[in-house]
Amino acid sequence: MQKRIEYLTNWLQNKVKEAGADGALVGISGGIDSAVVSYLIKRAFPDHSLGVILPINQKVEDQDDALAVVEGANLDYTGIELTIPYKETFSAIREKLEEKGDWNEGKSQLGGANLQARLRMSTLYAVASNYNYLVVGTDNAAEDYTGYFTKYGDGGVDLVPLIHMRKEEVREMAKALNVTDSILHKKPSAELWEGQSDEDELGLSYDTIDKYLRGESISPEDEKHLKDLHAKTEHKRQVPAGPERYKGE
Ligand SMILES: Nc1ncnc2c1ncn2[C@@H]1O[C@H](COP(=O)(O)OP(=O)(O)OC[C@H]2O[C@@H]([n+]3cccc(C(=O)O)c3)[C@H](O)[C@@H]2O)[C@@H](O)[C@H]1O
Ligand SMILES: Nc1ncnc2c1ncn2[C@@H]1O[C@H](COP(=O)(O)OP(=O)(O)OP(=O)(O)O)[C@@H](O)[C@H]1O
Ligand SMILES: [Mg+2]
Repeated sequence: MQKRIEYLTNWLQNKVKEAGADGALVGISGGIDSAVVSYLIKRAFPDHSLGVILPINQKVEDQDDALAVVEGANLDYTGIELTIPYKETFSAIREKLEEKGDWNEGKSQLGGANLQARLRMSTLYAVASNYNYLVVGTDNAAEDYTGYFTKYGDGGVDLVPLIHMRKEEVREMAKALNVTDSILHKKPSAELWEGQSDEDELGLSYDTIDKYLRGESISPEDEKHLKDLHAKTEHKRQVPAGPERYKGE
């Protein structure tokens, strides 16, 4: 695992250098994926890395875990003081849309949840441009395969170091990096609404997804479900579709 950590550290350094950027930042949720990325960017850019903590509906324990990450990684951080205006911004957008009848709680619930991820993305880019840093994403192989991320939200980033790592490998790397126990044993959640759980929403456990990604067989129902999720989210892994160039007059 130490060699893989070195490999990703060097890769991050090369990509940032190629881009002519000065360093890297990541949004920190208190979950395991962003914890691993936090430690990696600190290793890659000891004096030019930043964690951005942007709670919206976050539980206090998760905020504490986000703070434990910056402390453990000895990473500079910002953002946490934005909590209140952030919530207000989200509510203001929702209220205005409601007034116009463009927000129906039933229909817009997921869209509204995704708005949180997109507000975070906009904020991360605002901070990144201030420091000339790249925005590092946290998507792993299981999330990428299933499309379990918000298009242009947490999916809207510059670099994705964990993209080939199954969830089990992210956990292994987190242990090797000495990520705190409470994060290692936490149930994965996007925290877009209360009680949200990745595995409940996906209808599959990460163990099952990882097994499939290892090339092992899973139940036919689970395999079909996974392939359906993958096909339905193909658009998220591509650049936006355009038509063939028009060749007529
Ligand atoms: N075929 C197609 N070609 C081009 N575009 C297509 C399309 N189908 C939908 N779309 C567009 O994509 C949109 C749907 O995609 P999107 O907006 O992403 O929304 P959607 O995939 O519906 O929801 C995002 C999922 O990711 C989860 N998530 C989000 C954020 C963080 C995490 C986490 O793990 O922390 C998880 C979230 O809980 C939810 O299950 C549609 O509204 C439409 O605009
Ligand atoms: N409160 C937050 N502040 C800053 N960034 C956040 C916050 N919540 C989510 N994010 C960003 O969105 C990413 C996607 O969330 P996701 O839940 O997939 O990862 P995680 O929380 O690090 O790990 P897990 O999937 O195990 O919960 C996070 O890794 C983080 O970069
Ligand atoms: Mg999470």
